[in-house]
Amino acid sequence: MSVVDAQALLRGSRIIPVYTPGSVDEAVAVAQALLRGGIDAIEVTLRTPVALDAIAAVAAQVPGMKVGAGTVLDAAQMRQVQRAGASFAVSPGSSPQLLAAARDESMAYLPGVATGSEVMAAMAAGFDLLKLFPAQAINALALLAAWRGPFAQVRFCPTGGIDAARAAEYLRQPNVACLGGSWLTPADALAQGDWERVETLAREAAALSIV
Ligand SMILES: O=C(O)C(=O)C[C@H](O)[C@H](O)COP(=O)(O)O
Repeated sequence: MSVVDAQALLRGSRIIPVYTPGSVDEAVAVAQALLRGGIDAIEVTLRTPVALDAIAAVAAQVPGMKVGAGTVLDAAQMRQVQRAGASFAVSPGSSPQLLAAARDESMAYLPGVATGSEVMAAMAAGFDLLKLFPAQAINALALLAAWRGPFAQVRFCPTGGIDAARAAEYLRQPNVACLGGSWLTPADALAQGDWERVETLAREAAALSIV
């Protein structure tokens, strides 16, 4: 069992939509729309009862989409998402148990960090692609600049309060590998089944990341 290289898995996937699934069918339609728009990774949060089934359905039915699990809060959930077919897992924070579970399950994992000590705990466990959360609330652009020196080998995936208008500046930071955000799957578009809107938002986001 070993640490899986999340940077390699997500290379080229610079924007990762954070999506909370309303149903399995909705999740498949959202993943297909994102892929049509040029976005090939998605973080499906474990915030609704259908989430594990949604992850399994996207993994099985949407080839080309890298499906990750978000809001992974404990080791039991790490095992569940691995069995559901997620190819990566993301947490809003981290714990020694989660870091060990990701290693035990050979799951590509982005632990959440907001402080230097948390970065160091993740690095010591062998992880080098870290979710920087909640980005806007912790002044993540300033943190990213300050951490470039001491944590030169670490790459970050800032998430939290980022939208289309803010994404480009984050993507320009040399230690930002990717970023996450829920703006590509707005609640009203999901309620209306407006997959074209999701596709358009994805296309606009994909264009931002080609810089
Ligand atoms: O559920 C998790 O694992 C989280 O860490 C939280 C999500 O990443 C944010 O809720 C997305 O942030 P927004 O783009 O501001 O909506």
